[in-house]
Amino acid sequence: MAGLFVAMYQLVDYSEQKDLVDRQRYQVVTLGKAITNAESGQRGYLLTGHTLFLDALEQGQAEAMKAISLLEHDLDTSSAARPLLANIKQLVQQKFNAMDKSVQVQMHAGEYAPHLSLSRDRGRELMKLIDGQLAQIDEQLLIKRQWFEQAIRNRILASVTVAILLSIVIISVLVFSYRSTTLLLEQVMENQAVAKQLSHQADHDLLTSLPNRRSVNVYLESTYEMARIGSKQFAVFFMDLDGFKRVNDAYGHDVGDALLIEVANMFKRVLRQSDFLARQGGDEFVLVVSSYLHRLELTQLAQRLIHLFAQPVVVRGIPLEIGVSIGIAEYPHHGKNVKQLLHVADKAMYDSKKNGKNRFSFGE
Ligand SMILES: Nc1nc2c(ncn2[C@@H]2O[C@H](COP(=O)(O)OP(=O)(O)OP(=O)(O)O)[C@@H](O)[C@H]2O)c(=O)[nH]1
Repeated sequence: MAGLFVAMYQLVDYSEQKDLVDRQRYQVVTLGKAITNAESGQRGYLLTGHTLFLDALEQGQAEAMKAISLLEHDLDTSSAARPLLANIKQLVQQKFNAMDKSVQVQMHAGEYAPHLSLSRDRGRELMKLIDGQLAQIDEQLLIKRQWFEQAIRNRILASVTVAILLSIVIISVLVFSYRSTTLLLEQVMENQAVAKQLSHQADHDLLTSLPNRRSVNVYLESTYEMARIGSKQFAVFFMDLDGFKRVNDAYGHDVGDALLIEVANMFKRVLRQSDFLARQGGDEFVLVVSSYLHRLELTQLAQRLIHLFAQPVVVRGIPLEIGVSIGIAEYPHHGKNVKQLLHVADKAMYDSKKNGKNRFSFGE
């Protein structure tokens, strides 16, 4: 990261330095042109005698001096071009002095006398020297410019390389943290699912997935509490299959298990959403009906449940003849608490067994 900042900083710095060199080269060209302009003004005056050319001479001289002072300001103190510039400054001054002198001579001659002044002008010789030295300065500046250009290219390359490496590192970190977070979330969700499953297993029968004996007590206690407070009624059906042992004995426990699952599903099909069905254990089921108005509704429900076994139940292709004996207890009629109600319902179920099975009885 720090490398990237350093490379970027140097990039900006080198670009500024390169611009400065370009400005200096521009001043070198300007200086050369200004001297030529001044020379043209001088020659124009010497050849024609028109004072108009003196303006061009002065302007060229002023521009040349300005370019020299800008270069003096801009060139590095350690630059090898500095001594050359000092030389050029002297030569330019000599040249301008010679120009001024030739103009003075012309003026004092009083009339147009080109042969007089031009012959004495050593300007050409000086101009050659100046041009040579200006070319040397420009050559040095060009080398400097090329160095900055190469340095800029290198820094761009370094910046891009560092940026690519940095991006790779950032992407890797992001991918790694994403994967860790995902794994963590998966772990949490898995734990939650296991906890949910364990909680479900604690309250439900593994075979039929119906609520188990523990749930029956919890459900009955809360139903009883609500009925007591709201002065409502509810009924408990105790149901025990008839002839179930025969199935186990004849076809094995596997078929017995499959029959229990099928019976649970058959019961569920004739019940309403508000009814609560649980497996009490073995071939015993408990049904709690908490929304009914008349006992007749309980009678009709018991008949429907018994009717389910009017035909043999087919399990794994085997027709199995079984039935159900039901005992019914109503709150508050048959008991003032849950234990009492269960006891009355259980006893009523035994009455049904005693009276020939596959029937229902109300508690006494
Ligand atoms: N397959 C299977 N059998 C079970 C399970 N739990 C209990 N049993 C068996 O269910 C039978 C219940 O006995 P009973 O209620 O006397 O059998 P029954 O033939 O219905 O007798 P009655 O109730 O008098 O009609 C016993 O043989 C238990 O071993 C179970 O989860 N699976």
